[in-house]
Amino acid sequence: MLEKRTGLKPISEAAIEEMQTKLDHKCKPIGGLGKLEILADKLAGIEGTVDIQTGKRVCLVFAADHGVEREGVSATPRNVTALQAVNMMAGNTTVAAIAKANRCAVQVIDVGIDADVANSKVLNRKIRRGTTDMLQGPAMTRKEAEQSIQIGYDVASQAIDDGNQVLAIGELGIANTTASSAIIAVMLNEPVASVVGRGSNISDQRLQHKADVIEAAIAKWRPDAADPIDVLSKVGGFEIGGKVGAMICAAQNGVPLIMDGFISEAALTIAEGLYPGISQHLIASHASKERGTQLVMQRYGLDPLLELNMAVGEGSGAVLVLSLIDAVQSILKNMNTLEDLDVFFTK
Ligand SMILES: O=C(O)c1ccc[n+]([C@@H]2O[C@H](COP(=O)([O-])O)[C@@H](O)[C@H]2O)c1
Ligand SMILES: Cc1cc2nc[nH]c2cc1C
Repeated sequence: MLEKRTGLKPISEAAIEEMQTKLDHKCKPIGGLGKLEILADKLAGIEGTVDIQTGKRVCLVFAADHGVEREGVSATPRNVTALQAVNMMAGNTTVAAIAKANRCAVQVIDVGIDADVANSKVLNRKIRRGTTDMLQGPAMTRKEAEQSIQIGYDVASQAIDDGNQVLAIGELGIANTTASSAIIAVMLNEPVASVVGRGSNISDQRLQHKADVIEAAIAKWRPDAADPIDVLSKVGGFEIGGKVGAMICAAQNGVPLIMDGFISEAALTIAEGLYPGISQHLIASHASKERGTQLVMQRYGLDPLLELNMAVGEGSGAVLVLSLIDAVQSILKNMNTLEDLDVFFTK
């Protein structure tokens, strides 16, 4: 998949135009639905039709552990990744709860949890039990980085073959905001201090330590922003690679993919490096509370639909946007037109 670099399905400008015309005729002020109209246009452009199909959806949650957790960069113990993976498939986590409210299936994929997850509902695609601590060595080999992307691609491909019309992506991985900050700092060529945040809620002191660890890892391994796989392998994570692969697959197949928070943003910088312009094929769900979010959104011209100050991850923000997609579908189906009411604007 990475060798061939087959193209992305072109965005249909004709479908976008047709969708906007449809919306402009609805019995409401022109542009009155704001970002919902932009969402409708984007869905039409990605799917290549105004007859958008969004009924069957799944949230793919890539889960893996991080060696850098051992540097004390997170407030959360490492075993939470494995505990939450099982808890999620039992339907008890944030993403599971919100997915249920939005008729969305959830699938956890173990790409590198540091435990034997003996649970048949968790898909086992383990590369190994957690990455290497990025202060001690590159997080993973180049081959493992490519493998992580291929796994994400294959899982998304299967989800599409299973009839899913919208993909949401999430993740579990204690310390993955450290890996994500490192990736974003390198790929956007921004200072670490401008992207690093509190993750699962760390103190000021630990925040400084987290920034120092990232700075040291970047100085040591010198990840090359011109080579996104190099960046993923030196300071990334297996679940971040999984997300990259899912993004590429969705964009090649004209299937809308809803990004989640900060970890999706890190994956996006890698995906953009591999496939410039892929952002046009992806839906930014919410602005994560993590500091680097605005920088990523601005760089790729994305405008998140929601601003809820969330910092859970798991895909929670992504599945929330399904309720907006359902609203769009109801608008298209149920609203009548200005012409039906004999209303003509003079401006
Ligand atoms: O998605 C986000 O924006 C986000 C922001 C902060 C934390 N998280 C979640 O919290 C974990 C990472 O936090 P940390 O502090 O361990 O790096 C990981 O499991 C993420 O899913 C996620
Ligand atoms: C409880 C908990 C749940 C999570 N889900 C994703 N990251 C998480 C971090 C914590 C701490």
